[in-house]
Amino acid sequence: MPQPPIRIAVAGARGRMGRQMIEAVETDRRLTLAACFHRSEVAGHGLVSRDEALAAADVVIDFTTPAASAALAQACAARGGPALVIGSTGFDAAELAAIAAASKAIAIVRAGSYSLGLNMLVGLVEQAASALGPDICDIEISEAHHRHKVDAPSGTALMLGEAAARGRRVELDAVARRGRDGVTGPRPQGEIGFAAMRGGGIVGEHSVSFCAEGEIVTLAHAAQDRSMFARGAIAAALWVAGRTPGEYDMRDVLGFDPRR
Ligand SMILES: NC(=O)C1=CN([C@@H]2O[C@H](COP(=O)(O)OP(=O)(O)OC[C@H]3O[C@@H](n4cnc5c(N)ncnc54)[C@H](OP(=O)(O)O)[C@@H]3O)[C@@H](O)[C@H]2O)C=CC1
Ligand SMILES: O=C(O)C1=N[C@H](C(=O)O)C[C@H](O)C1
Repeated sequence: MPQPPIRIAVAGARGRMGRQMIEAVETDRRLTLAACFHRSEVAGHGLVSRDEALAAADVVIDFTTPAASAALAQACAARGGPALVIGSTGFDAAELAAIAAASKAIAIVRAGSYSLGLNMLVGLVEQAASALGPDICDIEISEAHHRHKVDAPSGTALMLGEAAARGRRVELDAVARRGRDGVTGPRPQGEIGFAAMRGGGIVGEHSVSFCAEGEIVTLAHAAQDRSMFARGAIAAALWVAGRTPGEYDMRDVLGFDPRR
């Protein structure tokens, strides 16, 4: 029996990623675009209110802002669904706690990057960090994005930092150095450094450098087109529809642990 298409609602429908998502959903026969919404109170011009969208959907795909995503997760949880795919980045601890609480009632996939290639790179970074200890290498993460991006380090850079920290069996928060300015003193051993560049229309570039005496190993990824984030988010939506409540990431969706 052919399965009925999964009903998708797109949040932040007027944004850069919202527009990509609408196009990707409309061209995928496994899905139907059930609703598009913008801010909760705005309707009309092809958009419905947030509550109408939630009532019409099996899965909401959300690339908006940390505050909007946390509020959306709470709204979905309060009514027992739909499931949620979150792409927003730049969360603070309270917003992450709100999403974790909502995941007790609904299934939520959240990822700093829905790029399949980037998620492969996460595994390579963890392996490299495990092999190249702090006595041998300093780890530095660089990212570059377009001039409109509002958060730094990027969600992807933080994912890569988490992978490097896992490889070294340390907590990222204990070793992260988010940018340098002024007289910083020498670099402490074991630090994981972050640097961010903003300009023009750069879609998203990330590199993780393992800097030793006399040589540098660099693992890198360049996003050339936002449509590949949309394809990854669709893979997540197909996977999460009807799933048991919980908080998941792309390792769950892809069915592999890129650490191995
Ligand atoms: N995980 C991933 O793979 C990727 C993640 N991202 C992340 O996705 C997010 C969005 O990126 P991008 O599309 O470039 O940003 P945009 O600013 O283009 O889009 C965000 C949209 O969300 C809307 N919005 C703001 N507040 C609310 C709200 N309360 N309810 C509903 N909609 C709201 C904005 O509306 P308004 O314009 O009126 O403010 C805007 O249209 C960012 O956090 C970015 O880092 C981006 C690409 C890939
Ligand atoms: O804001 C963006 O554009 C992007 N945000 C994500 C991030 O913070 O890593 C993913 C991608 O790099 C594009």
